[in-house]
Amino acid sequence: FSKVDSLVKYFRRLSRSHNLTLPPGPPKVTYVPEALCEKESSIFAHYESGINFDKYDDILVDVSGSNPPKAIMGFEEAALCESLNRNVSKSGYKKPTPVQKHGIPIIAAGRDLMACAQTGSGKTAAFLLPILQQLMVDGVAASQFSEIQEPEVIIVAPTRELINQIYMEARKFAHGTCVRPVVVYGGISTGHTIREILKGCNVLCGTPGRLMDIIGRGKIGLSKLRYLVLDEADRMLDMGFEPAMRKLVGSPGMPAKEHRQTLMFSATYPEDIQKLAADFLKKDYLFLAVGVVGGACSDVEQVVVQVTKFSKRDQLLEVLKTTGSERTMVFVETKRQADFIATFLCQEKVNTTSIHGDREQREREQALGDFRSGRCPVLVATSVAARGLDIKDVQHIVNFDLPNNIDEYVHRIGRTGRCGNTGRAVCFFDPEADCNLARSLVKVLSGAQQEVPKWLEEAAFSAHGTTGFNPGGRTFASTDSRKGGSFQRDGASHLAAALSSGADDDEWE
Ligand SMILES: Nc1ncnc2c1ncn2[C@@H]1O[C@H](COP(=O)(O)OP(=O)(O)OP(=O)(O)O)[C@@H](O)[C@H]1O
Repeated sequence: FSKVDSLVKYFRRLSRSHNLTLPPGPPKVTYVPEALCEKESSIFAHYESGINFDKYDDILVDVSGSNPPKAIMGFEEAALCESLNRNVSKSGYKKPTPVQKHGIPIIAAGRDLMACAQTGSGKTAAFLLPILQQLMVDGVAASQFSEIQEPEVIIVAPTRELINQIYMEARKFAHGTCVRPVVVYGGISTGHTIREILKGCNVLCGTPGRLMDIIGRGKIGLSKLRYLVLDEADRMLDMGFEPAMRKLVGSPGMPAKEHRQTLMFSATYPEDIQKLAADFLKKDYLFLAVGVVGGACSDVEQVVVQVTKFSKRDQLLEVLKTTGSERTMVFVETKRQADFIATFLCQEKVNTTSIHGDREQREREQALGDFRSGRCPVLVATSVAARGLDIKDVQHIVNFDLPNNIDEYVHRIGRTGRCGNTGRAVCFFDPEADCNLARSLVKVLSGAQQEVPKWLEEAAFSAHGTTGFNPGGRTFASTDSRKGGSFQRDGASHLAAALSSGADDDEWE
């Protein structure tokens, strides 16, 4: 990036001295988000855990790797300092979820971790709390007086909205401490981002593109880095992001994996990605599986409806009649389709907004804000909103178009049924278009004890019998890949998804 930068500067100077006019580049991004509210009521705003929160304790947990530390049973055993404890209780957390019970002591013991737990089960706090605790013990404090900031922690996530949410969580747990988190992502004025960094930065949260840009500008030094966290790790290491992640760990000054702690979190981990992830982790990393790796959240009721491509819109209206003003996310496959369906719903007098990669950052944040507040109870979204977003009271998910990858389906429906609450996901299945997902869909449904329609079973059977579609022979992990516990994935391979997702390539940062 720095080379490109200096080239651009060189050409600018050249054009000035020779009175040349350069063709206009893309417009400069000037958007600066509104300053955050500093009131405690806003920082600690949260929704209540649901009736199924205690059922988390019944989920089977498997920790593999040598000498895993003992799980904690309550936050008091995590030996958090006073300010962290206060922030945990102000956040409404009374007892840890399984991924926190196991993840917190693993991270506190200095181990590398690949953790898999169902959507909405508290993975963010599982890494933030032990990291912040260690920073508190070591007494780090952000310095405003340095031209180069040297964060102790870097957290990466695939989308702007998700990394911003992780930043808000970090800010909440670090409230009242000397630790300063900062967030960087595309679509926002770079000048503003750099000014925020220069105010002091211990925990740098970023999407890969902007993060590498800021590092390339020489504003971030990596020599003090101790924790590297990949949230939605399987996404961060698939074909789209793997080069950026390799570039990040190969950046000048980045401590080698032996000298940093690397932590990976997701609800899904295809086996090939697990194998690749091992390149980034120390040899003795621990693999934590809460429930079935890649399994759907058991608190989401899943319904599959057979449709034709021409009946989908009417069926969507039917579904939305039953949801009333309850918050509903409608997932579609392309940005054009998102605009089209959102316009259609508005014409039908359904208060709808939309989020996708072609919308400006200001519009994306406005859309999410309108959905969060309930001003627009329906959000039409592409895969940009599939992972990680934690929005209060989302009761329904509609998969208007099925994704071409079962993991994506698991993440999409996980926008509801969070933190022990229940939710419902309706999935439109068009046999003309979706048969290659039939078999993995049946697996996910039965794994979550959901009813599998007879016609879907038949579709799965014939799809399996006739296509055998498995480009690249990729596999779907059922456990830690070091144990060899995997089964062949049918027509839903990661590779296939990555290759065929051209329509929405730039949905990710
Ligand atoms: N121990 C806890 N007690 C109460 N609420 C909790 C607890 N842990 C997390 N939460 C809340 O549960 C919600 C879901 O947590 P989080 O977003 O970390 O889930 P996740 O596992 O990362 O989900 P996803 O896979 O979708 O990214 C958040 O609102 C979070 O504040």
